[in-house]
Amino acid sequence: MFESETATPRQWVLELESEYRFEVEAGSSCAITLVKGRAEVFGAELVEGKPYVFGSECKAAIFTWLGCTIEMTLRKLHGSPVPEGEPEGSTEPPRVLILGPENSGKTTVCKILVNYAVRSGQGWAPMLVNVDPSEGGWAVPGALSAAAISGPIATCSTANPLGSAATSAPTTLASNALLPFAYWYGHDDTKKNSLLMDRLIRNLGMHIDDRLGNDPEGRTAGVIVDTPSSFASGPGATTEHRQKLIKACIDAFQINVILVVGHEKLNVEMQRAYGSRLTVVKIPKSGGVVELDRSYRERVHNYQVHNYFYGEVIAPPPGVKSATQGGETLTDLNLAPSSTAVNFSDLKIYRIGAETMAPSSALPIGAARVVSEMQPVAVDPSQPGSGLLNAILAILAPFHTDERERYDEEILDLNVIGFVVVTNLDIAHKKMTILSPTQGSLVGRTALIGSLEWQE
Ligand SMILES: Nc1ncnc2c1ncn2[C@@H]1O[C@H](COP(=O)(O)OP(=O)(O)OP(=O)(O)O)[C@@H](O)[C@H]1O
Repeated sequence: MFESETATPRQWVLELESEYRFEVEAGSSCAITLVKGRAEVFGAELVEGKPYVFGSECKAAIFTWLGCTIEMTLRKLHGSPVPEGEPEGSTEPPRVLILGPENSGKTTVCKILVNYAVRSGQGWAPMLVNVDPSEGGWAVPGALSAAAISGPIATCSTANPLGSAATSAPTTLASNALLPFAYWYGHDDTKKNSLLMDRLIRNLGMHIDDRLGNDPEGRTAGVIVDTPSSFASGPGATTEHRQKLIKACIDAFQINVILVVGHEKLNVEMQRAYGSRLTVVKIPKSGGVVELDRSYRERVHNYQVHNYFYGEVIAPPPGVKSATQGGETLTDLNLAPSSTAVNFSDLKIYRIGAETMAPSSALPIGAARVVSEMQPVAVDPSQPGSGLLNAILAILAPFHTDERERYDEEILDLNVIGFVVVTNLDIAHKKMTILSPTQGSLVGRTALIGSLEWQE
């Protein structure tokens, strides 16, 4: 498509309680400036007069309560203003579990809730928990993570759907205050190892308990949990699988409100199961939520892993000066990862459970599995078919230093301190090349492999 040196900006006047929905196409970007009035992107307010750029196939909406004028400069995009409904509040510190089918807008609801809590001016920093391993969150796809959010979550790119975090962002960024805590599940499908999912959800819950135990203010701000669509429905998600993981979340995060987004049957199921002891609310699916297909989701995975290592700078449309990306100056957002060759023996790599095993439910009654779903199996890099080339590895926190505190399955309970990718395997010299976000040595570290891969 032909692009002139200076893209022509176009103004839109939005009526009160309406939103302008837009989709940025691959390889394109747009900049939106609030000219007059007040407006927000999924609860994050825009500052008047500042161009905000959006890229990496971002799909979002500018919403206004009281009406506003926005100016858009774009390369390729389409959209239209549509009226919207309103959200509501609660008296108790909310511990909210958001459930809903694929493309119902769960993550967007989480962002809006968090952003409104942050904007309340009470100094709240709600705990946002992501137990959807297909969503990168602040880490990479395959992780389950949680972070206390003290500033609005910006939406500007699919590469960092929940805002950039200290693990990957340069230290000068405002978003650097965000310190996520993550466990590695290693797959994007919750059905791949639901026992492990269950355990990691409970681990995250314990971590949050510890954190909030000595932090009454943190507790007041509440907990908001984003879940995968397989908790609601979807191919292969048996009722038992779903209910087990929903229960794990309710126990682990001491949920007091379940929000079901646009799914009447699930709402009835949750009312029956939990309605007597906690609040179950059904909210309608927004007409603006975009249906994301498999290939789009794969591209988004790539954007997220690339962003983890390299950061992301969205090129503003021609003619747009001093644009910001989610409120941050564009030049701050490049990262410089390190690529180093390490000896096979430097890093101990494990896989949790055997790659090819069937789920326990598929085994004949009474049959024992040779490798349990939860057993760590050492991966030998010198074996052909190790699956290491291009694999994303999670580097784990160290084991307990006190021998008396050590236990057999400790590796399952270690949190992640960073992610690396194996970019080359040299079996003859017993070396592998590792792309890492930092220069730090990996000697003596323990890593976990899953089924997720990435190639530049
Ligand atoms: N009102 C809106 N206007 C425009 N785009 C929107 C709106 N609400 C949500 N979206 C976009 O629709 C897409 C899907 O929304 P979201 O990720 O919140 O759904 P989800 O239910 O969490 O998805 P998943 O199926 O991955 O669990 C996202 O790209 C989001 O930015």
